[in-house]
Amino acid sequence: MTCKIFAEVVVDNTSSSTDKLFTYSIPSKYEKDAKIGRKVLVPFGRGNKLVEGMIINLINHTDVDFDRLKPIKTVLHDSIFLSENLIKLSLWIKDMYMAQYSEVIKTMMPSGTTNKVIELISLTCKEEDIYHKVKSKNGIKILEYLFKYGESDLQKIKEATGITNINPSINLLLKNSLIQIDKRISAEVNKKYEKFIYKKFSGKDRDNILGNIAPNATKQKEIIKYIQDKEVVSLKELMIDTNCSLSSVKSLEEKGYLKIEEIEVRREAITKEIHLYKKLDLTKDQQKCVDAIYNDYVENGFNKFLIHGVTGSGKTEIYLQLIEKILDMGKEAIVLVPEISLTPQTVERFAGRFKNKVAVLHSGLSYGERYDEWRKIKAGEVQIAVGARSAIFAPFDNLGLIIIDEEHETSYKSSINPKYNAIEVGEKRCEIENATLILGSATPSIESYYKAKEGEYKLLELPNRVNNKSLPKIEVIDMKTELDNGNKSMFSNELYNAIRDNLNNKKQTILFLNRRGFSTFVSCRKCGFVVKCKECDIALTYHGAQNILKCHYCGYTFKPPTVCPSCQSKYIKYFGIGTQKVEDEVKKLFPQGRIVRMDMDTTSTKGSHERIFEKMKKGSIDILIGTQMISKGLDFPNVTLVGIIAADTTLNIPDFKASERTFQLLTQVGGRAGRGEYEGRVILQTYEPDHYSILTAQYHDYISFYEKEISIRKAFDYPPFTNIVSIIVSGENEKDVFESSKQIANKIKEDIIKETNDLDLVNKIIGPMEAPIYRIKGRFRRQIIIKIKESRLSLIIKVLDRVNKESRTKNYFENIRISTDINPVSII
Ligand SMILES: Nc1ncnc2c1ncn2[C@@H]1O[C@H](COP(=O)(O)OP(=O)(O)OP(=O)(O)O)[C@@H](O)[C@H]1O
Ligand SMILES: [Zn+2]
Ligand SMILES: [Zn+2]
Repeated sequence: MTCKIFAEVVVDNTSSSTDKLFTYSIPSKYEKDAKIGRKVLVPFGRGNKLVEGMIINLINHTDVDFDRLKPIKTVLHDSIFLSENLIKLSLWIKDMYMAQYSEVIKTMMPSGTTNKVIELISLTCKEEDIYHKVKSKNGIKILEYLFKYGESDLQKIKEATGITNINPSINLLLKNSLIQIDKRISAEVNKKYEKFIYKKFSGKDRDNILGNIAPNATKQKEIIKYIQDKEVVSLKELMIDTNCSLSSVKSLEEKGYLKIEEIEVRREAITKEIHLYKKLDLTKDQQKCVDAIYNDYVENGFNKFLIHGVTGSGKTEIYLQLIEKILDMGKEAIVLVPEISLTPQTVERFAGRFKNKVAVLHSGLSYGERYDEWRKIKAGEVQIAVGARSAIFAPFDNLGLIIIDEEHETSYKSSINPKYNAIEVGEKRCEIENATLILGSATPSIESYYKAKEGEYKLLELPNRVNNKSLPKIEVIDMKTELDNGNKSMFSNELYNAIRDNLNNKKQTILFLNRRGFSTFVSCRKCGFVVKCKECDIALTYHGAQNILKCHYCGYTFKPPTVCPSCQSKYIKYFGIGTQKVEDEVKKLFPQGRIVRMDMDTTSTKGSHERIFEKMKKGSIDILIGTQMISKGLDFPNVTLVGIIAADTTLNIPDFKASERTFQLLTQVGGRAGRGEYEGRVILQTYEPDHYSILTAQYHDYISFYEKEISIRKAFDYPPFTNIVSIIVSGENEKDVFESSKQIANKIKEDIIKETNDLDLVNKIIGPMEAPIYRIKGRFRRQIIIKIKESRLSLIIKVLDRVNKESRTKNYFENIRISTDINPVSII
């Protein structure tokens, strides 16, 4: 056996120039503890400041000069550490998404757990010494501050005393042994402790003790009586119940009758009461799915499945029963759900079935709650993690199953560094850990369905709702005809009547407003014509300030028409209404209804989702108005009507995925209707009733939609036939952004030519041009887009990585940021 004696460490430092592995020697006392994935403290930089790092690799040979090699200072005995498998995964993510080591590691860990070394300065002399032994004014100031406020860090002392050049004074005080400096390690988030009181006497001693307590110490007597039949009680509870002070408890402790102890208490992420969610008898289709996946797992381990099951086909029950089987094998499972909106209902089902075996991880939790959930997983106290995107990193050591529900959802792609896609990461993680990946959706993404068709995923189909409940009937209303008939309101006659009838019948209604994307497109309200780019088949975006129409894929611009190019009508205008406006309108039309709006504005406070969700479940909402947030996952049996106000808004966002998004949304929203014993009805309002997204959604026909869409993707060379790389160059100075984006594009082209001489590839580089959102938070943004085949992707990553590094180190322009995204969910 060779002895590995060096550690390669990622240090906690976001500066890109230090984003590499640093080699440290391992002192012999740490040989056993210094494992891959462990946190360490290491001296770093010129001042040898102690910083936190993580061991990424152990090696037995290094080219680093021995006299430059520093030893690891400490291996932290922290409960936060990563498995070797997760470290392996982190390296893959770093390369794949052009991220920094420290960014990836941070993403995998609970926030706020990075340890910092702080130096605390404290007094070692008496007050009278201050004026005897010190002559300098600054020295006295520092000591006075420490005398008054106790120990403190340098920064605070500096701020409080106003001494700018403080180091000489501190050093002098140190030399004269008037102060000392202690190093302490601490993180923002820590275990939560509470004080508990233990009884230290037995029943028979009680009267004796009461006799010994001074007659006027009535509180102390009360405490003794309070605790006499208990063994332990929390201090807080005791103080509330007996209304006593801490000093009464302390004096009893001094007498030896009680003991105060600090014990860790867990923060609870699931706060509401969870009711048992009974196991259901599977339908034949469900059983087939469970058997296929389970048998394959037992036989082969790693594999990838796509369950395409219509809305209400009972996918959740499949997940639950598979998890049960996997748990029986001693394995663990991760379940990803798209957003917080889904979590209440999903958590109810998972925790309702598996009780305290479930941890939840999502952004609605506090740092402390997430830290505790994370540790529960790491310690093996739970076997199932349910959560949003980042739960893909749940630190299980014995993973058997990853389930990604509603796999078509865009929230699985991160838009901040590392810009990972949880599905791709899930695939990799399952491969590394020999687990099974299950993707599930009623409307799989085109990419996933394509992979299933190509045999990369095993495809399982559930074509029917549970117990053959019918899918809701979708009625398409052509809003152009409404206009012709003189109805200028946002509701067609059919939808108005249906809402009224539903109210009268005491059934619930969901009104959905499709409002993804920021942009306005131009369309004709008379004939439905939408102004599109001839090269890209993408709706042009209207830019009010310059009064132009623009394609955000190729940069093509032109003047907006004043009459419709197709039918010459003057009703050509920009689109866009808000949920607020819909709510006002509904309230006016149906003043007797109980109406609630659910969107970003009304759900910004903690628990607001749950509250609306509970109200809906109880039936105390008649009409729920919402955006994307209400489109998926919800299962309310009393919803019999779903109204879609304007289906076209996503259809015409300037994105090649617009049709796909529209189809998915319409199908998902429609799927909320008629899930109980009553039949459901969907009314879909549109200006383009003949668009294939709408036609296929109307007949719940995923396959036809897929076939049409994949042929377009192929013809116009979009994913999955190519990859799209988007590079955004941004900065506060418009001219610098302009110049640097040009330089960067040239650099990329030069580099490609150097590597391959492939002029074709160079021609596929679009831009730089103004990004669709040209200015965000005062920063101007220009964009470069590259379409690239899978086989060339690694080349581009290499080139971009180099250009990126170079532009940083050479500092062409100050404060210019380059942000690269591979296959972003949207290029806007
Ligand atoms: N085997 C079964 N027997 C009876 N009821 C079932 C069965 N399986 C599922 N259900 C019920 O059918 C309804 C729909 O199931 P579920 O919500 O899992 O569907 P889904 O496929 O996830 O739908 P969506 O894609 O729309 O979210 C639920 O109310 C569920 O309790
Ligand atoms: Zn027209
Ligand atoms: Zn174009």
